[in-house]
Amino acid sequence: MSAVGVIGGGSIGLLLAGKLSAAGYDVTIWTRTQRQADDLNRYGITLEDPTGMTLHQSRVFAVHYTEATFFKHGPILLAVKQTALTSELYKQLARTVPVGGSLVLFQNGIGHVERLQQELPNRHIVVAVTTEAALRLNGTTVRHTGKGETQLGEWGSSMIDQQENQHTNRLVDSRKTINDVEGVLQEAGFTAFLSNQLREAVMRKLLVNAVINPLTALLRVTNGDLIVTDERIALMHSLFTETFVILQAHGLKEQQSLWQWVVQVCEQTKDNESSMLQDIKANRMTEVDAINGAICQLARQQGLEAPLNTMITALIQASHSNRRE
Ligand SMILES: NC(=O)C1=CN([C@@H]2O[C@H](COP(=O)(O)OP(=O)(O)OC[C@H]3O[C@@H](n4cnc5c(N)ncnc54)[C@H](OP(=O)(O)O)[C@@H]3O)[C@@H](O)[C@H]2O)C=CC1
Ligand SMILES: CC(C)(CO)C(=O)C(=O)O
Repeated sequence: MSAVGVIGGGSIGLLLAGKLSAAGYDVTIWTRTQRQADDLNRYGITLEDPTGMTLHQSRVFAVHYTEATFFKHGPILLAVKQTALTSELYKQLARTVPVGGSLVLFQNGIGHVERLQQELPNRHIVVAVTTEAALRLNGTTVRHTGKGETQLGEWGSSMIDQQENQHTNRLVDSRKTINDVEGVLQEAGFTAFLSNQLREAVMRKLLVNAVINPLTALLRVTNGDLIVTDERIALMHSLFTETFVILQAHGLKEQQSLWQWVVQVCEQTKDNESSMLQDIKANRMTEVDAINGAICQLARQQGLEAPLNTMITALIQASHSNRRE
């Protein structure tokens, strides 16, 4: 497999496309604007390390997303925000991901996987839970602000024919798809591996994002600056504890070390502006509904209170002046 498609030329999309292209893949990237597609075709992608040093410049083939047609050459990586998952994009995705093709979801938060499975039947929907951190500096330049890891898996039985006698084939098929995606990401230099506990991984990542993203966005600080004062750590810890209890009631098994992990992600991505802070600064809609809003919903299902997540969700929603669609 030598070709990969990437949808979305933002922080994660440019990081994926830039590293894949540098590793020798033919990368097609679909962008929201024609202008970014033109710039990418002209200048390629410049990838910087966390200090701002240029690592490499690589060529990609960029196309406006409405012009995408069936991509049969390899997996398609979906690197748009949850807020971009509109009915228009679903229709476009149905025209881009062929039946039997694979779509890899990099979104934080929850709720989107089920929607995409419904909108795109008979495709391999692979979930990527990633702690890579990236910051887009302009339409063609991205900084890799934190090296993380990416866990891959399938979300329940989304795939192909559900008849009993095809079950084994389906499992083999989906394992092969995930192994292919794993290989592609590894060749590009990412730490990527198959997770046998994907739901647990999604919940752990949700916990990390529910704590780091809204607090960095509200305090306007980088991830690393969240852990520099006792007051900020105390605030993080309160939000962590409330969210942890709700996720435990929802099936999160891990008991130990998750607080340490949240702190570790802050350290490993210390120079990053969380994706929610990037949205708030650009006055874009945030993914708070799919993160802290989703935690409030899980709390209601379990008959639990979520006063901090409720307040945090309201504060983030009130932070931008764009009218909601
Ligand atoms: N940034 C990070 O460090 C991390 C992000 N994530 C997750 O990855 C996902 C992507 O985040 P991130 O890269 O930060 O987000 P960005 O906002 O930086 O990028 C999203 C990109 O999607 C583009 N887009 C929007 N609509 C469409 C469309 N219809 N067709 C094609 N492109 C479209 C946007 O275009 P335009 O710029 O023109 O608006 C933008 O370039 C999110 O779910 C986030 O939670 C996960 C881990 C870390
Ligand atoms: C890992 C982390 C916290 C990196 O900033 C992230 O997922 C995000 O910003 O959305």
